Amino acid sequence: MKQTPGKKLRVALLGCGVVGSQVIRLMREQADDLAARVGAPLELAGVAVRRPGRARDVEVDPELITTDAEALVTRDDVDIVVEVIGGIEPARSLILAAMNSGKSVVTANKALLAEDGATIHRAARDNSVDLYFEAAVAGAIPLIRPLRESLAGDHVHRVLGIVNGTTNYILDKMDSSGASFSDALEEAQALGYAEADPTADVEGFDAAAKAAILAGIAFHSRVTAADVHREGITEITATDVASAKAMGYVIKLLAICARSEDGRSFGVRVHPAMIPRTHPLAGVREAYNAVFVEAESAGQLMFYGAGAGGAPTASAVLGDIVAVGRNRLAGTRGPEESTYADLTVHPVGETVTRYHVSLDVADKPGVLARVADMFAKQDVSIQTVRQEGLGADAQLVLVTHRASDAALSATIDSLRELDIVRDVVSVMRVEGEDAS
Ligand SMILES: NC(=O)C1=CN([C@@H]2O[C@H](COP(=O)(O)OP(=O)(O)OC[C@H]3O[C@@H](n4cnc5c(N)ncnc54)[C@H](OP(=O)(O)O)[C@@H]3O)[C@@H](O)[C@H]2O)C=CC1
Ligand SMILES: N[C@@H](CC=O)C(=O)O
Repeated sequence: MKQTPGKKLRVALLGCGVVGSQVIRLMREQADDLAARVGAPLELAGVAVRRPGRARDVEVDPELITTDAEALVTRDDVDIVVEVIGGIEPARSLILAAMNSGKSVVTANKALLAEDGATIHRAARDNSVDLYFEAAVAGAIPLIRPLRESLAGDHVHRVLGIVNGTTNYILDKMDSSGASFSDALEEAQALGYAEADPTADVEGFDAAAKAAILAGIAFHSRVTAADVHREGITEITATDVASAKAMGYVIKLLAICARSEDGRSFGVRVHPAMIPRTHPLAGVREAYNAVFVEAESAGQLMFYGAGAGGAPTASAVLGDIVAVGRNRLAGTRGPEESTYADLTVHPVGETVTRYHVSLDVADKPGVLARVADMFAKQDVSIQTVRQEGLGADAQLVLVTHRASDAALSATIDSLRELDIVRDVVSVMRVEGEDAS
């Protein structure tokens, strides 16, 4: 691209941790290429951090470091603000202050966008500045732009994905080496995949935030994290993983955004699910992410790559900085939806899928018939049933045909009332058998 003589674009970076340090490194190492792509050199105007004396993964000119992030984002010589602090505050106030003083913003902050994206999007519109957030979902994988731009002329039916690297790493380790949950989590933390508080990963909050963002874009609607049904992976045991494996399944934490059949509503949920080992998502190993999109005309699309880690996430941030830089030089703004579809988010009870149910039962005649009767009473059809173990170890393992979450929950409640059911050992959704 031809460079604008004398023009520089000044970037204020908020945060210099796992992601921020890699943004600085790449801006420095690729300065000439970036200048050519944007049309003007990018220059670091300042770096706001919390603990200025801390050792960092990248060398930063001490003159650039500040703890006064607010002063940095409102400075007249700053064009673009990159927020990689994370969390709700002070990130939200800083982004709003930046936009109110005319800066375009790039952020990787899924927690904030899922909690209060409406406020941030409105501020971008009101101030005629850009808001780009490719890194907020699935790290390095280009996903926001394909959904927001490339598929803008299509009708998305379903988005099904592995969007949290930490939990995929943990479940993959449990599956491949029989590791315990806590050992696998420790490894994921040491590799820098986990959030500062791993609860956000293992309890599904991080994936739920990403699911809210994806559903909002895919279905042109306002969706917040509170709209997402969320279950984490802390209850998954080595036994669950081994028994899924024995049946030809693998357990993954999935984010699922799906339109109802009449197209007027959609559901958004995050939970562990069994998927057949032949499904493309089953081959997504370690901390990788992958997202399956099903659209009316495009059909099935799959996006795959590194969903976490400093350099991969910084790659997505840099892509956004280039896009924002080009827009600023051209005096334009990127795509932003100004009106929203009138779709509602339906409750998880209306979800229709298949279930794997494992029960500890008394080992005596008539047990199978009584259990089957409870399923029949709720109109839940059983596809397969298997008895394992004998006497005190007797278990029934059932897989249902497609049924609603509400019907399955009612079935489980009634099974708990039966004297012959000693324990409901596990109930897990089975997904992905309809993907070719
Ligand atoms: N890590 C990853 O793989 C991915 C992260 N993300 C998102 O990117 C963002 C950043 O994540 P990550 O780099 O891992 O986080 P880190 O915790 O590694 O870094 C956070 C940075 O923010 C700084 N900071 C914290 N509070 C303040 C404050 N009040 N004022 C100024 N600076 C502050 C910290 O300063 P100090 O260093 O002095 O403590 C630190 O440099 C988050 O939104 C995260 O969800 C998205 C995709 C992947
Ligand atoms: N903790 C997150 C980081 C990226 O968003 C993950 O593990 O995916």
